Amino acid sequence: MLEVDQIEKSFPQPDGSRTTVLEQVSLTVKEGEFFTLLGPSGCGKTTTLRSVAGLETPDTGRIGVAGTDFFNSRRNVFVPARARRIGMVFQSYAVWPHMDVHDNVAFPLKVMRPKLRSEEIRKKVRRALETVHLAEYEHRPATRLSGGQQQRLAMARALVMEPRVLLLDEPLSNLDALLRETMRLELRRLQREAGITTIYVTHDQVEALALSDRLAVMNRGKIVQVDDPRELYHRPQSSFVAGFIGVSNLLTTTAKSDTAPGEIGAVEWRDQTLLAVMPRGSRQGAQMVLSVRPENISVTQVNGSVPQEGISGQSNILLGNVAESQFLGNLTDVLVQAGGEELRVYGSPERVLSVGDRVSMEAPHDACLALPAE
Ligand SMILES: Nc1ncnc2c1ncn2[C@@H]1O[C@H](COP(=O)(O)OP(=O)(O)OP(=O)(O)O)[C@@H](O)[C@H]1O
Repeated sequence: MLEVDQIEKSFPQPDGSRTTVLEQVSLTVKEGEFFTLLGPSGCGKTTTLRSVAGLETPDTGRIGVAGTDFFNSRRNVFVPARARRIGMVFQSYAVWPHMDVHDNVAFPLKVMRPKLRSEEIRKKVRRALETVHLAEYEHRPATRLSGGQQQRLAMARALVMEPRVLLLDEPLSNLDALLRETMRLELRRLQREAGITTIYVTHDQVEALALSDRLAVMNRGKIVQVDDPRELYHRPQSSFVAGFIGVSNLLTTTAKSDTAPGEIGAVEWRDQTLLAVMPRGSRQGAQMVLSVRPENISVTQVNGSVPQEGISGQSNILLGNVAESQFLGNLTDVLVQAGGEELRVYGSPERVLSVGDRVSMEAPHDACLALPAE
């Protein structure tokens, strides 16, 4: 539906040079899909979104919706923002304070050419306000709405134009934590009901996982992985993604043999041989980062006989000492000192572990991912 094909963008610097902020950014968003751009501050998410909106002109590449080019550097096409029929909601959703709710939503329709009949405007505003559950506030001054309601008003203002694509840039980040969570569910419901193709920008990985059909992780102006939330979480393709999405223990290791991608292979970590799922192009001697999630490690206090470290059956076993242990209600968050590094492990809430306890950690081989070192 929406295609971004190899866009590049650089900005001039005060010293006269240029910095590249987007490098070969390509993505395809399907009809009705909720697609998220996720990445650390400054990685190029907003520049990508603004390029789709027509507020920024890439240096090269192509952007199109449903087969129509909005931007094409080779054919010299640039469709201005107002002609793209794209709805936008930004972090500072800035409702117009001197207008009531109805007029805020009606405004984009009133400036449309050819002019709409006032009856038609009223009908469209009513429908948009019903979609965001604000119909009963139609005549209230916009400034007398709560933060969450103002957010929904901004959504109504974007939806009233019946846009082909909706762009949302950190629309929840001005809300407090509790409201943010409620609005997150609300936003997804709204998007699903309206069936509208959406691109969402955030640096909050929880928000991204919760909302998205698929997401693109960006780093330093490049898209590093595009997948659905489960795949991204369980099968990160780089240590950057493993570290950015959720919590991962990342250990620097060396491949002990050539292994086909997706197969279990051996790596060496501090004199221990461990087994892990290997990535593409893992050659003997290559540096690899072994990534393992805290919830995939089970931790047991060592009493009496000490288990052997290394490979055991279907698991890797390491020994260590508890450096910190915090009871969090549904789990115990444990830091274990092992081989000069600290590993994070989520233990059962019933198991009481104290600082200094000798423990063994066990992780199944298929939950240990070897990733290319960056
Ligand atoms: N008009 C501009 N002139 C110069 N540099 C710019 C301009 N706009 C953005 N940049 C730079 O481009 C890079 C990418 O910015 P962008 O706003 O796209 O990042 P982002 O991922 O959305 O970050 P954030 O989450 O902080 O909003 C940053 O280094 C930023 O400083």
